[in-house]
Amino acid sequence: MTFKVLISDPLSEDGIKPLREADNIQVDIDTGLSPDELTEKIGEYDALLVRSQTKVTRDIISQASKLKIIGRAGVGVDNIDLSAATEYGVIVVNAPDGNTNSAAEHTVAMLMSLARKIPQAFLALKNGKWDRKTHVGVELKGKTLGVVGMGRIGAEVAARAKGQRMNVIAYDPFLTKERADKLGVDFGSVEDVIVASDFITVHTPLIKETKHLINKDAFAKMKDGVRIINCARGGIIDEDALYDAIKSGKVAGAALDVFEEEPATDHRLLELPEVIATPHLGASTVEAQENVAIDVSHDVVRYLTEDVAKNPVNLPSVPKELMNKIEPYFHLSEKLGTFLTYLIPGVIEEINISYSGELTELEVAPLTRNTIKGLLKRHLGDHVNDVNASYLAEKRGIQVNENKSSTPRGFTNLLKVEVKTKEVTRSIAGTLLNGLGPRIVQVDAYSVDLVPEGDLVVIKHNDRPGVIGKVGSLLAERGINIAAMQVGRSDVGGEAIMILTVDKYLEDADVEALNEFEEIEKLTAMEL
Ligand SMILES: NC(=O)C1=CN([C@@H]2O[C@H](COP(=O)(O)OP(=O)(O)OC[C@H]3O[C@@H](n4cnc5c(N)ncnc54)[C@H](O)[C@@H]3O)[C@@H](O)[C@H]2O)C=CC1
Ligand SMILES: O=C(O)C(=O)COP(=O)(O)O
Repeated sequence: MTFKVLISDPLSEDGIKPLREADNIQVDIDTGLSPDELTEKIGEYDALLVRSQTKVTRDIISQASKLKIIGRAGVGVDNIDLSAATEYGVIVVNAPDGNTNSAAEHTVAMLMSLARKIPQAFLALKNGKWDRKTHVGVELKGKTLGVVGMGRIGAEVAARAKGQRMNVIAYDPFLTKERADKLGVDFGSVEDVIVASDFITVHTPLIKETKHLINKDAFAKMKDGVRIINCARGGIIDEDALYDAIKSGKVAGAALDVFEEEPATDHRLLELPEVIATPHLGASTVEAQENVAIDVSHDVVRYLTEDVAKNPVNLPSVPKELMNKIEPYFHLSEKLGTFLTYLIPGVIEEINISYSGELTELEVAPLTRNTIKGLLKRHLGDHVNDVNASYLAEKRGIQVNENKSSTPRGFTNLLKVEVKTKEVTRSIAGTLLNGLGPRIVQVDAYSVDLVPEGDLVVIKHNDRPGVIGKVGSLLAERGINIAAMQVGRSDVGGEAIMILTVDKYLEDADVEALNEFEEIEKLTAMEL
C-alpha cells in the first residue's frame, strides 16, 4: 500500500528526506493552494504537512476522507482546527523543539533592533539620509525584560537577555520558584511582569486564555516608554490597543514578527515609525527548517507505518518504554470491546474498565482508549480510532470509568470490561498468558479460556444432556467445522454458556436452525 502525503507550505527539501526515503510513501508538493483547491484535493491524501500559512479548517478536514495525520513543521497549531481533527480521528503532530533556538535568536535580534532603532536607521540611510539624531536608542544593560510565557522559547530568550546584563522577570502558570531560581529570573503574576518591565516579550501559544492577554488595561498599567516584542503569535497582543498606546506615547516602540491576520502587508501598525517588523520569520533559518521538517517527517512515517507518533498534539503521547510494556495488551483490549458489542442490545450508557495485577503499575489510558475503540468501531465504522474514541464516547453521553483493583487469584494480569445499558449489564475479562498470548477468561459469571480471534458462536442454553451434541451435529451437517469449544454453567441443570470457535462465519440460516433447539435461549454469532 502506498500512502500519499501532501506538503502545502514550503518545507526544507533536506528535512523531508525521511518521507522521500520511505518505500511506501508518495510525496506531492503543492504550495500556495487556495482553501477551495485544498478542499478539493485533500480527499486523495493520507497525510498533510503544513507550516503556518495553510489554514487547516473544519471544512477541509471534513472532506479529507483518507486523512490520518496532519504534520505541523513548527510549534504553533493555531492554524489547524484541532477539535475537527480529533472528531474526524485525524492525529495532529508538531515539531516542538526544532525551531526553539531560531525563534529565541530572532526575538533577541528584534529586542536589540528595537532598542537601537536599527531598521529605521537603515531605511533612512538607504534613502540617502545620514541622520544621527533621530535614531538615538536605549541600552539594555540594567533594564528589566518581562517574559510572559516561560516555555521553551521564553526560557531561551531569558537566558540570552541575562547575557545582555538585563534583569528578567517572568510569568508562566507552570513557573515554580525553584525553576525561576534555577533560571536566575524573578517571577510574579502577569500584572507584576507588566508593571515592572522596560521591555515585554510574549512567548505563549495563542489560545482562548491568551487572546488579547496584552490589552488596553494591560498597557495602562505599564511603565511609560515601555517597549513591546511579539515573536509568538498575532492576537496575544490586542493590535488596536497597541496602536493607541504607541500613538499616545505610552509605548515607545514595538517589534512584531507576527500579526492577527497574515500576511499583513497593509497594516496600520506598519505605518508607525516606532514599529519594526518582520514577516513571521522567527523559524526561518536553514537549521530550524531542516530540524522541524525532519522531526515531523519522521512522525508521519512512524504514524502511517507503525501507528505511533512522538509528538502528538491531540492525543497524549505514550513514552516508548510504556508503549513496550502495554503494547502486548492492545489486541486483547480491543477484542474485549468488540466481543461485548455482540452481547449488548440497546444503547451503552456506561463502560467500566478495571485493571488488575501487573497492569495496576502501568499508565493504562491508551488501553482504555483502545477498548472504547473496540466497543464503538463495529457500529460506527473504521473511522473510529485511538484519536477520536474517547471523544466519540463522550459525545454519545457514555460514561467511561477506569479503575485499578487487586487481581483475582490465578492471573498475573487481568483486564475486565463491564458495559451497562438501560436494560442489562454484561461483562468480560481477559488476560495475557505468558508465552501464549491473549485469552478471554470470563464472560459474565462464566469462566472460559478462549482465544479472542476469528468466528465465534456464543450460545446461552439450559444445562441439559445432549445439547452440545445437537449443536455439533447440526453444524457438521452444514459443513461448519468446530475448531474449539468452551462450556460453563452456573449450576447443574441451570443456565449454561457454550462458546464455539468455528472455521466459518455463521449465516442467518445457520443461526435460525440452531435457534430451533428449545434448550437454546440466545445465540450470538460474532467475528472478532
Ligand atoms: N515567530 C515564529 O516564527 C515562531 C513562533 N513560535 C510561537 O512561540 C510560542 C511559544 O513557543 P514555545 O516556547 O515553543 O512553546 P512552549 O509550549 O514551550 O511554551 C509556551 C508557554 O506558554 C505558557 N503559557 C500558556 N498560557 C499562558 C498564559 N496565559 N500566560 C503566561 N504563559 C502562558 C505555557 O505554560 C508554556 O510554558 C508559540 O505561540 C509558538 O507558536 C514558535 C516558533 C517560531
Ligand atoms: O513554529 C511556529 O509556531 C511558527 O510560528 C513558525 O511558523 P512557520 O513554520 O515559519 O510558518
